[in-house]
Amino acid sequence: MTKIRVYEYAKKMNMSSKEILTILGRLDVPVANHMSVMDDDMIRKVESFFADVKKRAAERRAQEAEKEMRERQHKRREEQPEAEVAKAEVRPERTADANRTPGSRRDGDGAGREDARNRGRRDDRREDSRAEQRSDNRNGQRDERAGFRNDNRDNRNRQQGGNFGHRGPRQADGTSGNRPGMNGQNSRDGRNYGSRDGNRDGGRFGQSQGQGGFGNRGGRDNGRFGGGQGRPAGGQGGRFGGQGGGRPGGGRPAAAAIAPAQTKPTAPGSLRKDKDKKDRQGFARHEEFNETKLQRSKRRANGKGQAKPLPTEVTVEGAMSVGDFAKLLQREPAELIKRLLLLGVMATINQEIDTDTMELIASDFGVTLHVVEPVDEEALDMLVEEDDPASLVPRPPVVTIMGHVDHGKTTLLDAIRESKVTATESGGITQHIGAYQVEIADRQITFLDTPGHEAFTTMRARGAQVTDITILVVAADDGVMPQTVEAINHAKAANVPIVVAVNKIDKPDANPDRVKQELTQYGLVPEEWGGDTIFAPISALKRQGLEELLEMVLLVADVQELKANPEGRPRGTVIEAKLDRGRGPVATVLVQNGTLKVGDIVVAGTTYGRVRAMVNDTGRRLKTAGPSTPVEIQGLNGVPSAGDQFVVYDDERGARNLVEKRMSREKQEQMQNTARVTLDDLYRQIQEGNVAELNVIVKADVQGSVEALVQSIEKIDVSGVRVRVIHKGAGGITESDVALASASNAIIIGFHVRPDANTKRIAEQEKVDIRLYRVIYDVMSELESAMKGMLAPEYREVVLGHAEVRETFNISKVGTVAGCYVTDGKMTRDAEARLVRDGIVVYEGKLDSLKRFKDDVREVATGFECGITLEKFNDIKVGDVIEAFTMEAVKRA
Ligand SMILES: Nc1nc2c(ncn2[C@@H]2O[C@H](COP(=O)(O)OP(=O)(O)OP(=O)(O)O)[C@@H](O)[C@H]2O)c(=O)[nH]1
Repeated sequence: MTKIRVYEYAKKMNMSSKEILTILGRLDVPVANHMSVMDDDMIRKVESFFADVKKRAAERRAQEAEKEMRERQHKRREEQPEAEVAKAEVRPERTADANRTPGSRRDGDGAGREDARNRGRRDDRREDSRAEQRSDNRNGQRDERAGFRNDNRDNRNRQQGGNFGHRGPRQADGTSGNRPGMNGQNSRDGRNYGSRDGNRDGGRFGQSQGQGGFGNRGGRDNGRFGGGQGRPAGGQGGRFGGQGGGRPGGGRPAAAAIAPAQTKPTAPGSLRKDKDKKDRQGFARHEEFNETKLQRSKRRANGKGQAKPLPTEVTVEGAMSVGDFAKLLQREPAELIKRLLLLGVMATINQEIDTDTMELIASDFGVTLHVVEPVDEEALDMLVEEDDPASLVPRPPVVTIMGHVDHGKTTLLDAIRESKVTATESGGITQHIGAYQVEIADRQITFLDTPGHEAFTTMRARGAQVTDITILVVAADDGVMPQTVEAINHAKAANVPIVVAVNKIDKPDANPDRVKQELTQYGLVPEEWGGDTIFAPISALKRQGLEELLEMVLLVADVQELKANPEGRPRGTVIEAKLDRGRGPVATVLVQNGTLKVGDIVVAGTTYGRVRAMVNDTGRRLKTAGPSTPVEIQGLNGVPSAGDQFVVYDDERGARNLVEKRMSREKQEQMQNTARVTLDDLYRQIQEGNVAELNVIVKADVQGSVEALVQSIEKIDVSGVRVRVIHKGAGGITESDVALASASNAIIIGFHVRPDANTKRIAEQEKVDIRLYRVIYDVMSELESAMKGMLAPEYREVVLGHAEVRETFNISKVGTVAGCYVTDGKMTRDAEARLVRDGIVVYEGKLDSLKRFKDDVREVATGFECGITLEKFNDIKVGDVIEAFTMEAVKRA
């Protein structure tokens, strides 16, 4: 059974995770986020969706092609009777000419004409060439030979002549009623008149050519030769005919052509028709002109006077600009832009088009488009996807430790490290590289050294998944605390199994059963109570129960069947990186597949380089590092970011190219606004099919409010979208909330709580929507309205600034005066204000007075001190933050 994460699959398909998530959403396949695992069934569903899309596109193309063909036929049919009319109109005039060439008229034969027309339509080209041949010779057989000679001598002339004479036959037939049989074919080309007449009377050759040229709708169709109006076309037709047939004397036919052309306007009732005809001629001429221009430019480019065949197959790596794609197809960009317009896409020459659009255009031109994955995706995917199951061997689990503050994470990490690492690596000097390995019962476990969830969320936000198992540390004397819950939610969101380490059991007030009891509320039920979560009682301080804990970790690892191919292409994730003064950029990487060797060329994020040296956590220099081994590498040309994936490249040039490509892509992405869910555009995104499930993080001042909010939010019932609370908690909005929201594309709802300045900044950077409320009803109505597309907040709060309370003074009759320092923005006298204590809003009202020294002032800017009193509120404490804000009318987009 194939298991692939959404983002990996997206990469494989050269799409974004969001697109895959959207498709899965549309297919009603439940999926949490880009880290979710896709099974065979899901992949099958997505693939059949793609197949459907392709099928529909092909059907549409077929319909369009059919429509185009019908239109063309219709146009042709329209032109044909007119051609007949025009012939009839010019016949008297041409008769005058014909009088001078009696032979041609005398030989007129209706059946022959019909025959000629039919055959001519069947194969113009063949007839053109035959016509040329015959123009030189009396004898048909000999003509052909001569014609071939001509062909060989001058391909160009042949082509021009051929093109030119293209439509000649109809006039030829209609007007002169030329000789059947042989002329039936010859008459396809205006020049045939010349040849025919030449057969009878060499002196009339020129005139006849002129007729042929004139009679010519070919002039219209082949308007690129300057024709299109019959007359000049006739002239040129004669000339080209002369060339093609190897006969000079174009001048005369041109003159002869003028006469009939002049007669045209005099034909009764022909004026309007002439105009229509001209319009159509103009259009056809334009089309032909483009085609010729293209052919010519190709001939020029070719330099051999022969058009290089247009490509029938092209290969692309991904989206490219219209101009570049036109170059690839060897077509004019204007042609592509026109086709795009027909597809309903307005594009400029520099605009990028995706591979689907390219495929449609290519098929329009009869070109097969091959889309190959860009090198980097290919390289990264190859590691995940293409390892032969037989080559996979078990690998050590990678473990992260999480838990509430002071519950003993660091002590546990140190305890494991000291008891296991230094003991096994004789003489090794433990050094901090961000991760380490311990050995237990001849098996290895890799620990990520960063306690807490920072690394976890940063990596998840970057689409990297390094953790296989999480140890949740809960102090037995303290029980489940807010960060414990947060850790559970992080692990759950990333689908990482949890092993609970009930710590501090050495303490007299330790109550492990209470911890178990509390954790059941979060779905962590101990095995002895019928659940499937492993609980290990430990004392990190006293080094008790560590061995058992590690054995449990191995047990969970066994269930997970963690495997990798040590022979595969080395790839992995950057755990942390820094710039070392002496050694340059150093990065701790976790090898996740293959075996990394000294000398390998590595690409990590937007950096690359040859691995100069590798050191493990005990300070030992390594030559190779297999799966799940954390090593510090030197040799990169820059400092990559934690969470960047690395891959080994075969050659340096490829690595450099990839990095350059990534850098420019990164730049482009920075320029585009990252699309995140915000309440304001929620409805639009629902309509576009981007959101089927709205992830929400709920933070409130007290637990009671949290529960009340969550219950109400979960009850919101709007068809097409479901609200899912992925994390909730009492307390201020923290950076960790923002990180989780960013990784899970969630919005944060704050009730009587505020984010601190740093959190706010990060939220802005990450484009995480934080919504702050004071009334539960507002939360409900705004969420519901947003989901129904009716969100219309007319007023939006605009924060003016923050002031920190540094001193308080109690003044009788006035109350508590807060001696403040404006840390950012400004305080204004008429602003509304809220008092925030440890992230919780304790007061909301108005500023009562704002003073600088003893004077009332209208506003105080950043960096200045001031005295503030709040309306009807005196419980101000040092360390509180006063936030000044106003309500502004906001126009909704
Ligand atoms: N009695 C007892 N004390 C412990 C035990 N484990 C940790 N402690 C103590 O608990 C306190 C906090 O431990 P840390 O390891 O710093 O906790 P932490 O979770 O890493 O804390 P932060 O890094 O602040 O998140 C320290 O004083 C430890 O000595 C234990 O098993 N028994």
